[in-house]
Amino acid sequence: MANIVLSVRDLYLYYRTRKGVVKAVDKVSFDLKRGETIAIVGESGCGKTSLARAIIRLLPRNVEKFDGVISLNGTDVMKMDEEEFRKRVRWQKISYVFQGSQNALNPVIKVGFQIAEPLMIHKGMGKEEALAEAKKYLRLVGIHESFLDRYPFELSGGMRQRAVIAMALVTNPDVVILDEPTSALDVITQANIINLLKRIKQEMNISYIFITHDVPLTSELADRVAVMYAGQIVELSDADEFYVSPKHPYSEKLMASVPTLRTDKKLEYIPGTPPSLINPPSGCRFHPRCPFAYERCIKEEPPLAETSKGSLVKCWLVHEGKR
Ligand SMILES: Nc1ncnc2c1ncn2[C@@H]1O[C@H](COP(=O)(O)OP(=O)(O)OP(=O)(O)O)[C@@H](O)[C@H]1O
Repeated sequence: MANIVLSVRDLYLYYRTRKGVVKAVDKVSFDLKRGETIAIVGESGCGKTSLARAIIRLLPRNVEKFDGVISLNGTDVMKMDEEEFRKRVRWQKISYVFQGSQNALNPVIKVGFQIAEPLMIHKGMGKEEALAEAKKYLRLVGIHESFLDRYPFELSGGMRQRAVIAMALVTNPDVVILDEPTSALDVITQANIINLLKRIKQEMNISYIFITHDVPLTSELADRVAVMYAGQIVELSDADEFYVSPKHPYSEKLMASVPTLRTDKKLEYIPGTPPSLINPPSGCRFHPRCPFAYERCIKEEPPLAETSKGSLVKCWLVHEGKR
């Protein structure tokens, strides 16, 4: 399809550890359209950050397996060697706002220079031209251009996060991966950042992969929601459908654990803990925590297959019409 900017097929990222091989990303597939936001949600440790790092190829040393197809505008970037990927893809076409990045700005370098730097490194721009461009992007993220000459400690947390977003946008990438972009911020600042991301998405027709464990936060931005559990996508649904009627029992439990204002809804929690990614459970990985699991769920792995409503769901109950 012409408007698909990023296509991920059968992506694996396993880590080698002393205790065994951690299957952090285990056969993940999805497509991202131009201008679309996919929210990737799931409990801590289910592989969200590993998926992001696999896509932008920022990998640790202990990788056991890194495999699959990642097509960017129709080109399989997995076939590129590190040098070509660094020159043509990372930060140029796909950029990454990593977890806690507002605290990772270099404290002794002025904010403007830090925003301009990707242009000098990746686009070969001279300093003056890059700084002029940085000024434009500072404005875009709602920071007055006078802050170009300030140091990170002179900015509030929210402003630092805006600066980091400007850094991710300055090369005009096709895809921006946002990994918990608001996690260290108060709720008002969080809302401001989400509104900013929404405005930029519309203005630049950019695609986001928005990673978070905070499901309600995604509702303002997401066009589709992908739920990850134990290294796999277990549901991929249109956002409108997902928030009203999540299909996978895990998605349902995630939504049921979200507080809503002024209702008598009893908050649920998901009993047990996410499974080991070294020895994940047989069949459906959620079966030990699923109240509806039956024999087939224990024995056989369900496919991630389309339901009548167009959602992709990895659950035997759904496929067999039991839910
Ligand atoms: N370099 C590594 N070596 C070994 N195991 C790792 C490594 N990085 C991550 N893991 C493990 O991989 C699994 C997935 O971690 P990941 O950080 O991708 O999950 P996450 O869903 O993003 O969690 P969080 O929301 O807490 O960041 C976890 O079990 C984690 O401990």
